[in-house]
Amino acid sequence: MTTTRVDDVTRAPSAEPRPQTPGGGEPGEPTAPPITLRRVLAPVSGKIALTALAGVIAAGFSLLPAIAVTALAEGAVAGTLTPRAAWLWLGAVVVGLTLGHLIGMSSTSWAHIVESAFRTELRLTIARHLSRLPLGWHTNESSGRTKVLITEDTTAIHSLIAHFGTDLGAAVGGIVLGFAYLFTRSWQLATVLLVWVVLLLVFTAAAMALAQGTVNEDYLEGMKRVGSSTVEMVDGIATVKAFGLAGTVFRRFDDALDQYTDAAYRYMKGPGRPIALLGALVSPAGMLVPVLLAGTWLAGLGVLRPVDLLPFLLVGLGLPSGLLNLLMLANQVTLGVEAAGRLGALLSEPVLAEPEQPAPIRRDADGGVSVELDHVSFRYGARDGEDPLPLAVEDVSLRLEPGTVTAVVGPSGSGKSTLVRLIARFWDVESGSVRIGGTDVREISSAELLSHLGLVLQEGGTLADTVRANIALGRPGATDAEVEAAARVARIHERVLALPDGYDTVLGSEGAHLSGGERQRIALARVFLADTPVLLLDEATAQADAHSEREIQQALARLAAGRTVLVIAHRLSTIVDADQVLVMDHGRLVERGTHTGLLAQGGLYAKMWRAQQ
Ligand SMILES: Nc1ncnc2c1ncn2[C@@H]1O[C@H](COP(=O)(O)OP(=O)(O)OP(=O)(O)O)[C@@H](O)[C@H]1O
Repeated sequence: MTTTRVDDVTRAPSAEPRPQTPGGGEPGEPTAPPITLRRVLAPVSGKIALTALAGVIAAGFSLLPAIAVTALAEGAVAGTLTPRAAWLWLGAVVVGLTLGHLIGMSSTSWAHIVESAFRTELRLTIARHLSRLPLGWHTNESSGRTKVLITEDTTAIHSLIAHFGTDLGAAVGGIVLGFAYLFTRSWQLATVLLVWVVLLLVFTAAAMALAQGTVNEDYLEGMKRVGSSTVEMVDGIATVKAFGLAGTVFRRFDDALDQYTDAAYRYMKGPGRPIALLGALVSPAGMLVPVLLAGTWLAGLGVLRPVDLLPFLLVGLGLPSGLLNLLMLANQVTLGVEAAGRLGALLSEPVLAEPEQPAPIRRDADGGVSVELDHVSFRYGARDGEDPLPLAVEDVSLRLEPGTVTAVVGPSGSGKSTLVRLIARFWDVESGSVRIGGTDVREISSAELLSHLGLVLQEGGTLADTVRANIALGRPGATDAEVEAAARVARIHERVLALPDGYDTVLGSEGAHLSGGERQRIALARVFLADTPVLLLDEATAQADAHSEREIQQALARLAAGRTVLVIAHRLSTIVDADQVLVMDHGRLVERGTHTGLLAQGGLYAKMWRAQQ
């Protein structure tokens, strides 16, 4: 079995891992050369060359039957054909046909084996890279785009490895060897044929260039617009309908389809015509006319024996269509180059720097783990060419003690979610440091860090799997009883039992749709089961109704014992008992204290509290 490692594709020349920012590398650091198709295919380029050679050899054998039939005909016409020679030439026909096919097929089959191993390794490389990217990258990136990369783009590269070499060798070999043979039979007719084909190609190219105009861009633009309006229609169908915008969106889809159809029609009338004409003229039927006309003319002049027309009919008619194959292969390369560009962009995304000698997270005497932020500032990465974004978190220092609940509140966009995500090292800070159990998160391995943190994010995050599997994600190998116990604490057990198959119900399947608040309670059960010393809850009760919110609060209160808990809260009534309330505004920590203390201060918290009463 052939195995091919494609890790090299991702390796930058510098051995040092690049420091992490959400928008890309640090300014001034050396950048790795762009990942091109050549680099992606480098591990298998030798094998592709071998298949191309096999294609040339197969083309040579495929020529043998025509040579043999011509020799047979010549012998028969001249009356010199002996039975032995006839059998030999017949044998050559069989050998040529058999070996031509066998070599071509074997080469393609072997290329498929090579490609399959390469694609598996490439997908693994992508998956490994995805797993090493910062969590923040995954929150920004659409899963649809990643899916296209892993499935469709690796498939575009499939054609290049599995078919390209053999097809290219066969096409080029067929044309070169075929013309070489024809030149040995009659250089005059071969020259006429060659000039005819070259003229056809030149005229087609000129006609296409004249008819081109903007039709190609319109065609591509139309295709893109149909794609984006389809996604818009399908993805946002609920919102679109709720706001009565279905007509507008369908109209956009309709317009895009019209533009696409119009461009396709103009393409067929414009550049499509010379291509169709070329296809007809270089087909074997189309080639019959120039071969017969020129052949009879040259025979009339006495420079061509009638028997010499035979190889032109057997070989010459099929040669130009090999050129069309070459055009299709060029298209495959274009698609492969685009796919490699997208894969390259993903594989160049800087990974989260892992410490060379990871430090452990220290627990206190009771097993608790503290969390500290020391003058932390952070900004999101701006897109290329744009001005840097303002700081999303600015000079924040705080300490979360084991056994306490800290609430983070503040207006929308004040930096609460960013703060929580920095603790889980979704991204690295711009300045300052985040310490868990006294150790900087950059010195802790990702696995160690995440095994100490229980995260419940705004989205809840359930997978299309059974309820049991969704909860057991918190602790793989947990028993059914442990899963149920966690669900009871998260106040979701009764609801799960009401599902069609209880804990075995696959979420998202028929009759198994949970509300936002219920999905968050599943996520909470997962965190309870994981039993981590630090809990980070981003609006964990935002989607719950008043009743379930109270239940979750009670559950949280039980869970908080001995743990370090940080909760982002929108409804201030839920956090009046918190040990510490932090108030964020424009990325800064502007107030801190207890609920009563902050109310007495009469600042932003007091204002928010009054607004909610
Ligand atoms: N991925 C991102 N890229 C760029 N800017 C971002 C990104 N995520 C958040 N921001 C910006 O960072 C700032 C802080 O956002 P954050 O989500 O932390 O606020 P928040 O207080 O949690 O808001 P909310 O209460 O509405 O959830 C905002 O100005 C926001 O627009």
